[in-house]
Amino acid sequence: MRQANKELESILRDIIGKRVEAMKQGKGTKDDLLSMLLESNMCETDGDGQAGSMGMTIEEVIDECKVFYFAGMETTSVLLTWTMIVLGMHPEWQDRAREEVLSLFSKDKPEYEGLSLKIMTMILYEVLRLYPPGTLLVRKTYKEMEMGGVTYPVGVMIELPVLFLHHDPDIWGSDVHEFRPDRFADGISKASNGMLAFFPFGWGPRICIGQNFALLEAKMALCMILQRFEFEIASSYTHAPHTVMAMHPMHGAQIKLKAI
Ligand code: HEM
Repeated sequence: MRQANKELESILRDIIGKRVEAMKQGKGTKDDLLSMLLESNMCETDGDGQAGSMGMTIEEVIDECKVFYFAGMETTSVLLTWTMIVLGMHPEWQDRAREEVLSLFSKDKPEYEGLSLKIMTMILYEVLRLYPPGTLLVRKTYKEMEMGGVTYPVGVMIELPVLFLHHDPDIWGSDVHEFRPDRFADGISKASNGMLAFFPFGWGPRICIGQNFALLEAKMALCMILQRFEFEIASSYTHAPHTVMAMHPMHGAQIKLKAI
């Protein structure tokens, strides 16, 4: 793990160094997140990666790159994987999602404006409820603090078991383990009986900064898949949700696609 981290940091340092150099020489910057971060940071530093009052050091820029990569890539990819699995298991919802997509975009490229997609949003929420990529949120007390009548000293790890909350029948009802996207038809609050219990993207000041982007990416990809394919779960698929960082299907996702 240490070796992999060292290698990753060296690759990132190289990419960032080249990009900073190009920017200093006034060469056209790329239209991506790293350039935006570096451009805004250059206004706050002396341009050599020495942080001013607001700027970030190169080490901090490297950390940001790592966080965006790890927080953004695998989470969104497993969301798409689970969605394909459940839509493969529930052809009636696959049909409803496809009808919605075709009625809005036909077989044309999906447009950002139309991407609110009610049925697909309900499906994605239900997938995030059943298979949240992040199954646990962790915090550490940085000072003595009281919560729920208990006083915790400094350095206590507190875990919020997202997976348990998402599968609690007292919150979601006796059909809690079933895939029922229509529970989200009137929004998240109605689905969770007015309780704060849906945490796929966390909550509070550290809530996922990429949540809208992730849903947009997932919707865009699903639209394009549904426009082109019908799909079903292959007989070799074994359902075994398994957490290694994010929650994965342990034995992969064997899905049969048929072009339409
Ligand atoms: C389905 C996709 C995603 C899921 C389920 C997800 C989930 C989460 C969760 C649960 C947190 C909070 C962690 C905590 O409170 O300890 C988080 C934070 C974060 N996410 Fe996401 N995420 C997703 C996609 C993305 C994408 C696409 C990006 C970037 C483009 C992203 C960037 C971040 C960042 C930077 C943080 C840290 C925010 C902070 O600490 O202030 N995430 N994400």
